[in-house]
Amino acid sequence: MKGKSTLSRRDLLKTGAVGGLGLLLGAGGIKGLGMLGESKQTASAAGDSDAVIPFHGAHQAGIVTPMQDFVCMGAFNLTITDIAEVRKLLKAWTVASARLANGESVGEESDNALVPPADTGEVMGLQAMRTTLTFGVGPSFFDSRFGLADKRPSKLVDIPAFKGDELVDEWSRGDLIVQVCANDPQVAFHALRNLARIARGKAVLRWLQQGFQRTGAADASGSTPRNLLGFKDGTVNTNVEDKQAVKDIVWAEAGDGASWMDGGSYMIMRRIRMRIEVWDRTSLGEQEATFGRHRQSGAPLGAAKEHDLADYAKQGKNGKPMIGADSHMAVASMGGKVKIHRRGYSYSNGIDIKTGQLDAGLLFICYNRDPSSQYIPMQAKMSEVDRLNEYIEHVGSGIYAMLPGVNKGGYIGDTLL
Ligand SMILES: C=CC1=C(C)c2cc3[nH]c(cc4nc(cc5[nH]c(cc1n2)c(C)c5CCC(=O)O)C(CCC(=O)O)=C4C)c(C)c3C=C
Ligand SMILES: [Fe+2]
Repeated sequence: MKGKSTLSRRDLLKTGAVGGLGLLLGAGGIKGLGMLGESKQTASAAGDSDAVIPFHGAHQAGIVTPMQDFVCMGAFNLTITDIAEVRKLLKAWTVASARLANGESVGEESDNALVPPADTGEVMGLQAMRTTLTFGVGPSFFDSRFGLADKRPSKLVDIPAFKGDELVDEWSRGDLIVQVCANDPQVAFHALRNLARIARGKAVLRWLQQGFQRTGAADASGSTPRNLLGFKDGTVNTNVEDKQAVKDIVWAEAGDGASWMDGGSYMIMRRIRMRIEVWDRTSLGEQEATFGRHRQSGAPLGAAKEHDLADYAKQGKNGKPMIGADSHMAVASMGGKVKIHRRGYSYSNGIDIKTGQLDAGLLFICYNRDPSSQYIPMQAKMSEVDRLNEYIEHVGSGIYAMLPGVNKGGYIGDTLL
């Protein structure tokens, strides 16, 4: 009711949720609260894992932002055709997203017992946890429904079918995409759930996928995470501090064809199931030959340290190159000429009831400025020659134009509609 219960999640922390302790600690003591029940290692590993990442800016957060521990990604199908209604939805999502990134509930609390609460409530008392919400539109957004066909960027191409694809519709495509990342799985899920709730009557979830990596709490050093095949994954990736590299690899520019995409990027999602049981019966030698890297250190075969450069000419005792030309690393490196920005997470989704095998793998996510000259040729080559193909299966796929950043006072997609 009026004048009452307008506590944000942050306010709750400062007052009700921690009682008198909140008063003693004041705002400056909030971060320290987490340490009360944690070991020293946990607290230091978490670092600023609860921090706020600004929602507004020239680019959307969640693209070159250092990766959080969890992702919750949802694709939506629009059920309306009136563009004004789509705009209203995006405006409502903008207001909610700015609050969620800030660690607040999606709407003010009320004690009106006659209506459902504005927010679903599962994050009451929780912190922002570096939440980012990143929005995009798929090729179907430009079909005949909204009159936007002539605005479809030429870079937003349909992904061709690749050799070995086993794609299913329920893990693919979508009119709108929302990637939520956070250092807490409940915080990430809450954000997507509330966006879906706000969209009721306008858009429905087409698919939802959750992903994870080891948390900052489990690895105080912040070393490269390992994928579910046990290998360090993410060693060679864009240095996000390198502005020129990020410009070349990630951000679309006005001159690229669609001026409304200036500062946006193109995202490709592939749900890649791993044949984990087969992999687990595979020798260490074959595993390392598959990636072209040592399992323990992550170093290229024939080298000692993870970040040592790969020497593709170096021969083993048998006179053959130590890093095979069909190894995943050799294939994906594309001779150093083609680059993408990877931001993938592991997923685990129970078992396949038909076989009893684990349904787990990699939620591959990458960003690039021009999929036709970056992701697509890379995937095409991999689908033909990558030794890893024996152990994986692509089951889901989507390409999306990830919108430019939102300025204060603006709304998601305001350069397009
Ligand atoms: C089309 C792009 C890629 C897909 C799909 C892909 C799937 C995939 N990758 C791994 C594990 C590793 N990938 C590694 C390196 C690597 N992978 C890609 C691209 C795709 N991977 C690139 C561009 C690179 C970097 C290549 C280079 O320049 O050296 C590695 C090695 C460590 C690292 O650099 O990250 C691993 C391990 C899996 C398991 C997988 C599908 C399930
Ligand atoms: Fe890879």
